Formats: sequence, C-alpha cells, structure tokens
Amino acid sequence: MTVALAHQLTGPGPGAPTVVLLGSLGSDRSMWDPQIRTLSDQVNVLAVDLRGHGESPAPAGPYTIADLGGDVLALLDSLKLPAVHLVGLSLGGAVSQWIAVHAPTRVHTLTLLCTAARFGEPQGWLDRAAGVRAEGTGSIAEAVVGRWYTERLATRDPDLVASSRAMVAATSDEGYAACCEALSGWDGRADLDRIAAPTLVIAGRQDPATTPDDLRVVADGIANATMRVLDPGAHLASVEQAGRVTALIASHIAGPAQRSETYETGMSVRRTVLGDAHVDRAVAGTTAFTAPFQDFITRTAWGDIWNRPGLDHHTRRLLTLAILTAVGNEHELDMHIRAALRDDVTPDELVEVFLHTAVYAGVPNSNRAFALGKNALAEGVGSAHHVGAADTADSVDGDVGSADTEEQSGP
Ligand SMILES: O=C(O)CC1=CCC(=O)O1
Repeated sequence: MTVALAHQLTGPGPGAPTVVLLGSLGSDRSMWDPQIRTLSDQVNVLAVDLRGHGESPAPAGPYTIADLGGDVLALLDSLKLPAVHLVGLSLGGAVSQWIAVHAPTRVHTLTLLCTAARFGEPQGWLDRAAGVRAEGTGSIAEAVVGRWYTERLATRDPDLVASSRAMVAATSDEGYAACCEALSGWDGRADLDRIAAPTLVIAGRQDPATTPDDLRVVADGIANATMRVLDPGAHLASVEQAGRVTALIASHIAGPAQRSETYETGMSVRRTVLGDAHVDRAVAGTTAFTAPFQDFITRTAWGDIWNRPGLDHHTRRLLTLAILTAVGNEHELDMHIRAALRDDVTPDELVEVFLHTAVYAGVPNSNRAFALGKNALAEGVGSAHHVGAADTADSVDGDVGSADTEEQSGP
C-alpha cells in the first residue's frame, strides 16, 4: 500500500524536464534547498519527503526499500511524470537504485550520492530502530549529524549543525525506525548490473557512513556509471559541497541531450568536409570496438573544432593538409587531399600548400604529398570541379582510392 508523499515542485513548468530529489534518513526535503534554488531556473525540481519523513505519512513499520520506491512511483503517476532525472542521497540513493532497477523506463538519468548497495550489517540498523522507538529521534540527532559534515564545516557553521539536529529530532520516531528496518533488509548489489540509466556516483572523501569504497562498489556495478569523490565532504556532501554537487547534477542531466546535439552537428560537418560516401562507410564499418573512437572524433574534431566560427572550412582544409604533410601521416593526408579536391580546393592550391610545407617541415614529406596528390588527380578525383594546371585526368569519378575505403580514420 503506497502513501501520498509530501513534496515541493518548483521550476519552469510543463515542457521542462523534471529532477526528483530523494534525501537521507532523518532529513526532510529542505536538505535540498541549495539544489532547488539553482536547478529550478532551468528544470522542474521535485523535492520529496520520503515515507516516515518530513510532512509525509509515517505508517507503522517495518518498511522495505520497495515500499519507499513504490511511494515515489505513485507520486510520479499522480503528477503525470512518465520519466524523470532521479537524484538520491543515502537512503534516497537506495530508493533511487530500486526504482532504476524495477521501473527503468521512469529514469532518464540517475545520480547517486553518499549511498550504498548495502549499508553494513543488518543488526546495527535493527538496534538503531529499537533505540529510536524507545527513546525517540532526539536521542540520536547529535550522533547522526556528526556524520553529515566534516569537522571543518561543523566548527565553522554551528547554526547549520543546530538546524540539522532539529531536522533529525523532528522526524517521526516510527518513520525513522521503520526506515532503519528498510535499510537492514536492503541489498541491491546483485541488481546493480540491471541499471541501464546513465549514472553519476558522488562520494564524500570524509564520509564515515557511506565511504568512497562503498560508492566504488556501486559505480563498478553499474555499466554506464562515472564516479566523483568530493573533498572535503562527509555524508551530506550535497550541503557541504552545494555548488559543486548542483553543477555536477546539472551537467549530468544535460549530458545526453548536449552530447547528442554535438554528435549530430559533428556528423553534419564531417559529411560536408569528407563527403557522404566516406561517412556512410565509416558508420557502416563501426564495431563495438571502434564505436567509442568514432563517437569521440565525431563530437570533438567535427562537432567542436571544425565547427568553430573563427576559421572557414577552406582555411581549415589547407591547414589540415599542411599539418598532415608535416607529420607524414600518409593515410590521413590521402583522405584529406581527395576530400579537398572534391570540394573547393584546387590543384594549384595543393601545389602551394605542399611547397610551403616543404620549406618549414622538410622536402621528403612534401615529396610524398605531391605523389599522393598526383595519384588522386590521375584518378580524376575532383576533376568535375577544377580545371587547372595540375589537373590532368578526365574522369569524373569522385570516390575512388584505397585509403579512402579504410574506415577507422580520424578527423
Ligand atoms: O544515519 C546514518 O548513519 C547515515 C545514513 C545511512 C542511511 C542514511 O540515509 O543515512
């Protein structure tokens, strides 16, 4: 049976993506205030009080992580949010892992902070649950908050420590105890490899509760995960390193969209510069082994550098020809000579580039460049476009040549 969770939704409204923030044991949604303030300029931010916390109901326990995850999914349903960017810290991170495993289509990206796939020995949590039921959350507030911030921050900001202790003490005794029982039964290690969402894992270097080693287990278990360790940072690294955590979340959730935009731009520039035939062969020839390199050159060489407005493509072509001649990279040079001839570089310009390079980089390399250019021209490459002193062939076939058929070529 799910419960209706208290929450706060802030941001630009329909059309913008939504980031869901799930917090730690003993917290309420105000722990995310630094993230809410900044992120809600760009995206909708849904900060949630987990079951038993803040203003959410605290039915009698014990709970399971699946219970807490089910509540969050019911909230997403009620708000008509089919998929979100999910961010969870500690207990919230366990709930987020559960959702990413059991409702993968609801998760665009996953950010896991100061959490674990298993939170130590179950008995410790059962003992803590019994203690809180007997003596209340006020009795453990000091010890809990002692793990939230580094000594350095706690000394500098006693008000933060006092308000954090008050937040723990205000948490329902039954809610807190029942969530301890949920943690005692939580072991997500065997399911980590079922998580498909792009995942960012963030640890606090000085976190005594969920150590960087615990987070390393999580990051290593998830196929598409990267990990950052923040220093200084204890269990509530999202507060101590508010600016960096917010920036990391923002760039992680923007990542897939930004990445694919740069890739598409890169593909288009690459087709303009090297021609469709070459790019089609490169795409068709891509294997799982070569895909990371194809992705890298498409985004960086073509989507970024060749796409910069400071030099036009003609100038970049001449530079590329000169540089490849100078470094003696024949395979790449042959490909660029042919692509240049098919576009707007004339044979006379090639002559000038190779002569110029001979002066600064050496005659032997330019000698080889002349030989490659001569072969391309003899095969008629570019002859549809150019009639010049060095242009000797009649053919209009614009796509022949051995090197041009090798596809693991760079930029
Ligand atoms: O309270 C702690 O010891 C640290 C912690 C574990 C799970 C959680 O949310 O906080």
